[in-house]
Amino acid sequence: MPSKVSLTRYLVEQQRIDGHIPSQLRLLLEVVARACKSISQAVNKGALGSVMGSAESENVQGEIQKKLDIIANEVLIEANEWGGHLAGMASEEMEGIYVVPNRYPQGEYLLLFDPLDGSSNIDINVSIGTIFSVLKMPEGDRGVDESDFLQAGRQQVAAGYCIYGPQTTLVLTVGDGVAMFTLDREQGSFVLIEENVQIPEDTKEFAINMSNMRHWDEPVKRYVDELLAGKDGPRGKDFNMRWVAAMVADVHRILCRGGIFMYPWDKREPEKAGKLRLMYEANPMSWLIEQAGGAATNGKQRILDIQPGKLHERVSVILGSKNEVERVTGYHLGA
Ligand SMILES: O=P(O)(O)OC[C@H]1O[C@](O)(COP(=O)(O)O)[C@@H](O)[C@@H]1O
Ligand SMILES: [Mg+2]
Ligand SMILES: [Mg+2]
Repeated sequence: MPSKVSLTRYLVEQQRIDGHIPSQLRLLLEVVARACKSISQAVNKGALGSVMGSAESENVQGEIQKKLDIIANEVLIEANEWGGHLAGMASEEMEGIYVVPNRYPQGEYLLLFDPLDGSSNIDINVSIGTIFSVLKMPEGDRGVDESDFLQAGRQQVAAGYCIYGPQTTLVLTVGDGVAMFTLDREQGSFVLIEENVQIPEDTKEFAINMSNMRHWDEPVKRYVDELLAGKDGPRGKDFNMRWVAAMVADVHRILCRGGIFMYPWDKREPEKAGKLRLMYEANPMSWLIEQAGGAATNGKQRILDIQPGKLHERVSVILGSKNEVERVTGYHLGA
């Protein structure tokens, strides 16, 4: 490809070469990218744009919403309801699904998103992002309802995220590898910076919130204890730790240089499967990671094979460099 390839050009090329990106899906992804550009602008303004701090409201998960959570949600809904050719949307910030009113162009896709991931980083000027997943309406279905969204992650037709960090970078898969695009603010478009992203199978870097150690289950404790023992322990090498507290940033680092990320089930709220949400956090990230040669499980099974029972379902997440993910999963399965 020529040196400066925009997202639009990349998608058109993919459509021509592989024929597997239908025009409606291409347009939908461009609308999501445009919405991310607006969110990026709001993020960049920070205190100058009155976007910092908490709103006086809670979302469906019982979490206090930040102003930017709400702004990002509205930007994504508004952009996609008239331009996205969608049947419906679902978001971390909305209890029920959003059915696209029929005065707007209708389509066969469903869009799910975490509008602002890493909310606790907003006010301290650290990386945050938007995570999204695209599904297709089940065949022959008339009228969208919540059950249409309850599809396993392996049925996604596109997935990605946009990270708002030192650069704004959109990372995307349509099932044919992972591509990264950085926002060129002068040109106003996302420009391809890497194609066929691959994660090394081995790593010396792990990401987990260590303050929860006393609440972990035995297999996770065993695995992390072995990492901490370094070159004198059973692994025979030293490991380094990173935790940005925004899944989007921790996963981005792993896609850039490998590593393992874990937010496992723990004993604080044993009835909850985990902290992270399956449909708009774990599924899109797991597909990206698999597409880059990594692996993603909940400790016992592949995340993309989990049949969701509800929209805001939570899940235990272990993802990243293949050999490490297989090792922790093996510990859960009694290896
Ligand atoms: O506060 P903790 O326990 O470190 O949790 C951090 C995790 O929570 C999250 O911020 C949850 O995402 P939201 O900000 O969208 O609620 C993840 O991105 C991150 O991995
Ligand atoms: Mg999140
Ligand atoms: Mg969020």
